[in-house]
Amino acid sequence: MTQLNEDQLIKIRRHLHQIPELALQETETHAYLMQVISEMNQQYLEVREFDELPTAIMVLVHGENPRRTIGYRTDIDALPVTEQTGLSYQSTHPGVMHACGHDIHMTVALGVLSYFSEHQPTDNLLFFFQPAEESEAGGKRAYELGLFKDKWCPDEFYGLHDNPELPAGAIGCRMGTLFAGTTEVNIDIEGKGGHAAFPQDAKDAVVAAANLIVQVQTIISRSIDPIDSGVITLGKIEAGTIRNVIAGHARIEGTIRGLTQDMILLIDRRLQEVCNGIQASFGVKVKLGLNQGGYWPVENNPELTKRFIKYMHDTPTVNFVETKPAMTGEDFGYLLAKFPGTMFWLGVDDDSQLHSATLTPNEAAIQRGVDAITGFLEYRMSAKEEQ
Ligand SMILES: CC(=O)N[C@@H](CCC[C@H](N)C(=O)O)C(=O)O
Repeated sequence: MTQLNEDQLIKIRRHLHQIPELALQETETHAYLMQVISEMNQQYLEVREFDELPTAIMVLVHGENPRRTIGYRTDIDALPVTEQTGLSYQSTHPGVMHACGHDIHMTVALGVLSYFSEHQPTDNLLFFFQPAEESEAGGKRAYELGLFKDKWCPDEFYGLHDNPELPAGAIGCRMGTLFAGTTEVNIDIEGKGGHAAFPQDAKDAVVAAANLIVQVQTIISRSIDPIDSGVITLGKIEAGTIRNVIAGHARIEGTIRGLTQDMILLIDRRLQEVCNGIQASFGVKVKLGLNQGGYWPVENNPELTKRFIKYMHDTPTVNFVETKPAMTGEDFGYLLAKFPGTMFWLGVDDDSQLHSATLTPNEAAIQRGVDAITGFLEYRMSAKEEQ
């Protein structure tokens, strides 16, 4: 196969869109990615799979005269969302959808890889197809499992996320913090179930949960400097079985976001205090689980990002947009704490938000993304560029 063209890329993206899989279960996606990669020119490629992280793939493109290894990461997992786009190529996996656009991310990575499979780069290029971005911290796992060893270790790392608010194909970026750090929140409230008619003999977990949820809303409004930013979203609650039985247990799941690690720790602490208060005032047990995993704030490296922005800004075919920090999380933040690099947005121009059941990225973004990224990588490896 020669370099993948736009029609082929769109076909690939639609196939990936039809087979979304949750974190660490991306077996069909893995097999399809391997098939597409195996059909590329293998002359410069070395492909690696991992027993310890079976859905991950790394592809090293051997450079002609390498001075460094430049990493490029794409995530490959999907979300537990039931698709409602009505597209002819919508998800064939019930209850699972590429509602965060990782199908676009993978396709762009394949497009860039296919270009360099035909045009040998000067430096080494390392493509990392990473499982488990939405949960389970695949980036951190990969690092801790020692996947980035020897020639598989990038000197610098790049990765993108699609952005429905930007025009299709636009590249968005900023110096400093691009994305928030997050902490996953799990709260179990253990009360005492009973008959609906005799609340005095029970410890109602639903009433305790309702009060907890309301009190949590005061953390951001009353404990955080209004000039700073933080978010707490409690996205899931489960309690009870039937209307006339008082629930003895409630479970709440959510996520905390902050642009700095200090902010996340402050919100973590206040949440623990609210849980302690609910425990005391309702006579229930409240168990709070906080797990940051690898979702550290995404901090762009100053030098590399300055260079990246300069290229995107100065290239007439690229629509560059300087963006604000976003409260989305990304486990690429962990990898950027280990390897210098840059994360950026790729515009996909859609009215639906990320994580919505109707997300329909504009596919024109794919080829424009491939062109912008291959152009940047060529520039980064060129003699013209300041070393
Ligand atoms: C880009 C994006 O949407 N990322 C996810 C990352 C999830 C982090 C973690 N599992 C959490 O829920 O806090 C996001 O929700 O921002």
